[in-house]
Amino acid sequence: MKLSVSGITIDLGTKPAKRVLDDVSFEAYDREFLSLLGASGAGKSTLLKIIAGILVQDGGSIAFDGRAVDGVAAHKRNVGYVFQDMRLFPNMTVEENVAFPCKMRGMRKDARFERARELLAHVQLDGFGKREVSSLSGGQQQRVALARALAATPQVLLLDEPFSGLDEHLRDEMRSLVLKLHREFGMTTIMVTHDAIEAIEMSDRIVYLSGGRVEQFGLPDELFERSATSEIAACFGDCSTIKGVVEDGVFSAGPLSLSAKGVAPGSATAVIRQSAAAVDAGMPPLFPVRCCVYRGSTYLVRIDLEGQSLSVPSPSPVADGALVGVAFDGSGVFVYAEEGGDDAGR
Ligand SMILES: Nc1ncnc2c1ncn2[C@@H]1O[C@H](COP(=O)(O)OP(=O)(O)OP(=O)(O)O)[C@@H](O)[C@H]1O
Repeated sequence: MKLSVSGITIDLGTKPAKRVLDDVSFEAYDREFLSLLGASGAGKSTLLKIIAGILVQDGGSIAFDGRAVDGVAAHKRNVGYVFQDMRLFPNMTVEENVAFPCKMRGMRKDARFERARELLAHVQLDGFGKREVSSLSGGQQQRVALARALAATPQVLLLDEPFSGLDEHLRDEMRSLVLKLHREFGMTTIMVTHDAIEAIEMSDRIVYLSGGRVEQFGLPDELFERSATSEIAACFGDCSTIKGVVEDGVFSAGPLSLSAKGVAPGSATAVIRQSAAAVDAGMPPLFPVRCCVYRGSTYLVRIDLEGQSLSVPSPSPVADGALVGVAFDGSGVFVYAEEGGDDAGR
């Protein structure tokens, strides 16, 4: 199912109302796995609810396979939805929860329980059907929520931060399970996440939302290697964000100078990934060390850049207050003009 989101705009709240989504457009192709990535408050969940029909937009349109569904009620859109807080029915057994969407569609009792058992097997919960939901662990409840979302054979699956309550080990398991089900069931899947690594690991493409607008829409490697804004470059973690000035294609902040070819002169922001910098005895010792911490396989040196902090890995410990040299690898250094942010250079 091709999903088209065209010019979606919505204001929420009163006194004053706030523009939560502003002219959001993108398309997910049939069977694509697409992530909506962005910081808290960017508008991701709001957009997911509009796609599901739980919330009605003020402007723009949602279309499935080219047909607008704006007037179609949520339960008639053939969309599966996994909520962040799962929203399982506590008064029903596991299989009653999973069978519920089929009941809503008028499926016979024996057929819908048969379907529920099949789905529970798919999410590795064979034999759990008669249990109370409250007797299950968080990870098991998340799988019940997933099975329930799949019950009515949706063509579009919407996942709102589906792994947020799980520990890292369970999260990995659930990611694999979701990708397996996405492929097996042949759905178009849209997942909300604020975890950039999760998004690049799982998605065919990523929509990055900021302040209710699409800042970048592309392949995972495009967002990682050619981030359109400093916010996107920084969202992958393990980086330093440094304010400075660009003049004649060079970014400076105290002793730090970086190539900023193509970036407009004036105030600018540099994002330097830790993987692109290293303490190097062969470089001029320009940078004062604020502190050095042990990180297992490496040390992490925090450099004081006139009040700003630059974090750089080091193969060996360095004394606080010492001056060190640093080598930079341009592939992980991004410079953006202060306004707009689309003047990225390296
Ligand atoms: N019913 C509402 N009334 C007023 N403001 C709202 C309403 N729902 C959401 N908002 C505001 O809209 C903005 C976007 O909210 P939304 O939940 O879509 O963000 P999000 O990107 O999913 O964030 P998170 O990752 O924290 O869930 C937030 O500033 C939120 O406070």
